[in-house]
Amino acid sequence: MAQSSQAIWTDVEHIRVQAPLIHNITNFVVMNNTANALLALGASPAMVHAPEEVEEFVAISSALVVNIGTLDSTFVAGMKLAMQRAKALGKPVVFDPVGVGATTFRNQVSQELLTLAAPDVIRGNASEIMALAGLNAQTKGVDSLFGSDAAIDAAKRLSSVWSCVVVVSGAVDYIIQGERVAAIANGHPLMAKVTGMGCTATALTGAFAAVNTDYFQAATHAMAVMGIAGELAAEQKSAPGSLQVNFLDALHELTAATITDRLQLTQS
Ligand SMILES: Nc1ncnc2c1ncn2[C@@H]1O[C@H](COP(=O)(O)OP(=O)(O)O)[C@@H](O)[C@H]1O
Ligand SMILES: Cc1ncsc1CCOP(=O)(O)O
Ligand SMILES: [Mg+2]
Repeated sequence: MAQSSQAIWTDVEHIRVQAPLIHNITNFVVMNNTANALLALGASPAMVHAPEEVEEFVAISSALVVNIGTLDSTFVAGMKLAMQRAKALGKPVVFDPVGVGATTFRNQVSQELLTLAAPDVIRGNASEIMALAGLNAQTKGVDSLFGSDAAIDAAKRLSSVWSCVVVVSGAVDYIIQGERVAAIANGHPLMAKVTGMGCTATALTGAFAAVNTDYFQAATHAMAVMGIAGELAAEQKSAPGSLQVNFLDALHELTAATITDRLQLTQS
């Protein structure tokens, strides 16, 4: 078994054995999808966003996932408290800037959150990563108008400014930390036809970060597992409704052999 496949499998086994509690402050669209994906992978999800309880909840969790998809001022208050507490406790924080670039509110809140408590990993599509890096990039709401290649320079800049890992998803997923770059060519175009697949990638990154403190590796492994499970699901039936369900089954049934057979990872 190649070293990288083995390392991915080791993380999957750790998630399955430890079932880390993943605290998600996420959007109403994907709460169910991402909770089920975390469960299918082997983690233990909770969706908790009330400002009154997030600090207490972070303290008992193994990672925090923050997603701005359906933002409002109450969510923002909860995100700020949770991110600050997670940083103070040394817990990994993963951030998904859904739809940043589309509105002034999303842009301002994203910058405030990054400044207050820089996350360990940022995962977005190309439009989001370019917008977050300060480029005047066009977005189509929560969907990207660019291929992931277009955002590599922006991801490098973001990684350097916030000292974090940056993931740009798309047909090829790029994982960037300073000069470290990994590219994953797994996945299937149908994944972009199911809402919440990007948010799911972000949530799974939280589970991998809970068991692997090298967050570049954790993000790379999460994106590899996303892509491989997406391929397996699309091969069962190439239709979006079925893909949603078959994706969960593929995560649950994932084996070391499947990862070795399918992994398309290049690192530089
Ligand atoms: N054309 C594609 N080919 C292969 N995989 C894809 C493709 N588009 C998206 N994906 C996969 O779907 C998931 C969500 O990515 P993306 O659609 O970029 O995020 P978002 O939903 O945030 O816009 C990622 O795992 C990514 O690799
Ligand atoms: C459709 C939509 N609207 C607000 S959040 C959201 C979900 C976006 O999820 P993803 O970026 O993973 O497709
Ligand atoms: Mg998204």
